[in-house]
Amino acid sequence: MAITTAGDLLFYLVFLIWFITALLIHSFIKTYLKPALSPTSTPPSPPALPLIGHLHLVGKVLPKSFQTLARRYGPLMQIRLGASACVVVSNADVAKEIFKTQELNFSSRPEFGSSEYFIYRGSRFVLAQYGDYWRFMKKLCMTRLLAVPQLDMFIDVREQEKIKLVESVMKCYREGKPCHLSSELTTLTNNTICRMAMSTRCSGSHNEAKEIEGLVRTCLELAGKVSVGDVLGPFKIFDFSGSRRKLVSALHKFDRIVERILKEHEEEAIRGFDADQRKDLMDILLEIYRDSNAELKLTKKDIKSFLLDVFMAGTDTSSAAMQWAMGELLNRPEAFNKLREEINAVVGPNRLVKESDVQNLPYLRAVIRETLRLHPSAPLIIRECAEDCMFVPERFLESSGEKIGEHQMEFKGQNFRYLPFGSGRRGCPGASLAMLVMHAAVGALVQCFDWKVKDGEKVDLSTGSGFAAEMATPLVCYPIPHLKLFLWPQILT
Ligand code: HEM
Repeated sequence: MAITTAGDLLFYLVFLIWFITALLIHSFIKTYLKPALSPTSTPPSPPALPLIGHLHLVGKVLPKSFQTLARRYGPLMQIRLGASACVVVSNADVAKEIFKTQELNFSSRPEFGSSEYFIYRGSRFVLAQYGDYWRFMKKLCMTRLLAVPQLDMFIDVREQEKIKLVESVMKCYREGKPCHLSSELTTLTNNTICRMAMSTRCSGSHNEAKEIEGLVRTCLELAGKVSVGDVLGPFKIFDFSGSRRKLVSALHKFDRIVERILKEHEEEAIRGFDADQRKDLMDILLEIYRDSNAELKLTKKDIKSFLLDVFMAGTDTSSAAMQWAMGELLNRPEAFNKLREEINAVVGPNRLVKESDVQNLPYLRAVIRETLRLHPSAPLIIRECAEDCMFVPERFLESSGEKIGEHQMEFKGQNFRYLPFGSGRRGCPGASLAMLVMHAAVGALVQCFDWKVKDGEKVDLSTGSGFAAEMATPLVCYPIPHLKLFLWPQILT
């Protein structure tokens, strides 16, 4: 890069002085202050380099790198990625210690990565400290927003979105085009959450759900990039890549759309709801916003922030898990056929598999659980320790906990070998919704179509570096209708 002006020169000089000072301070701390700490007070750690810490030991897929390091340094190790230090826990016994024995101590999340640039900073449920605000929102999630009666009220929405998915796949077949299952499944989860959250319109020229899908995707990608910048410590303020500016701009766009929908919901509330009219998440949140007796005063910023959290936490995670399930099934025809046979036997050829069938489809349930075991969509569960706690790794050296028979997937988070939805009070509040959507959609795609993989025989099952540990190569394949074509109109009604 050429230095063209005196201003540029000054900037690079200041930067250089800062860099050298940081290096000197780092060496000073390392040489003179570190020996003061007791060597037994921190977990084992690989040898670190000045400034970058352990950055040279991690690859693009962070969970995989942690796994490799944990094999060498144990289930409890300390890692420093540039300016960010953390303790990585990676086996069932230590996870139990964190999520159960010391649950309260680990019920907060740190502000990490891009969080300080979020326009809803201070209102974010996902990153809230364990305290009154988080407790209030969590109770609201479990008793109303994401509780079973609320989910039941929107069963028709999920049914319609599943049918739209099947129709869209059918369209690919009719047009002889490959089907981009990754984007089809993201549209399914996004539309479902958009309609349940704020009754967005998903068709016509004003496709709010599509706009939101694009913005959430942009925010997730940019948040990842800004988070990588975290390792630069104080230097991150320079925003070398411009990602922070773009992130803030995308967040403002999201805010404008949600603000407009919020106004429409408020006008509707003033006109009054019909007795049998169902309320979406935004209606419920606005009701609490207006309630002067509510335990805690919600602001509009809290409402918009909660909705953004739900989109960011719920869309890509569920979509990625369904892509993994399809990828695994396509690579294992025996499992695919076994699932197809189960669905044929229970559902038959005259209608589409639906949510209420899932209780009679044990193999479908096993497929989804096995997928989440092998490819958890949120492989790194991030928590913050409230108080210093004594870690004594030695107590786990004689681990006898992992008995045969413990391999049952238990998604409420009490089997500490598998924690696809986290565990305890901070566990995922959207797990039930995710399970409903995933079973029905994967079931329908297997019931209705045979699949031919594009460019070769097998699906590439390597993990990408994205937030939800998606496939490295998005799943693209050719659908071939399995059910007789004359049955389609009746199946899709
Ligand atoms: C396959 C799909 C999903 C997976 C694998 C998943 C996984 C997770 C995990 C591992 C956590 C952290 C839990 C912990 O710290 O113990 C989490 C938190 C969260 N998830 Fe999910 N999730 C999924 C779908 C959803 C959906 C559909 C929604 C909403 C509709 C959602 C909303 C949230 C929220 C709001 C949090 C933060 C909870 C808190 O901090 O208290 N998730 N999820």
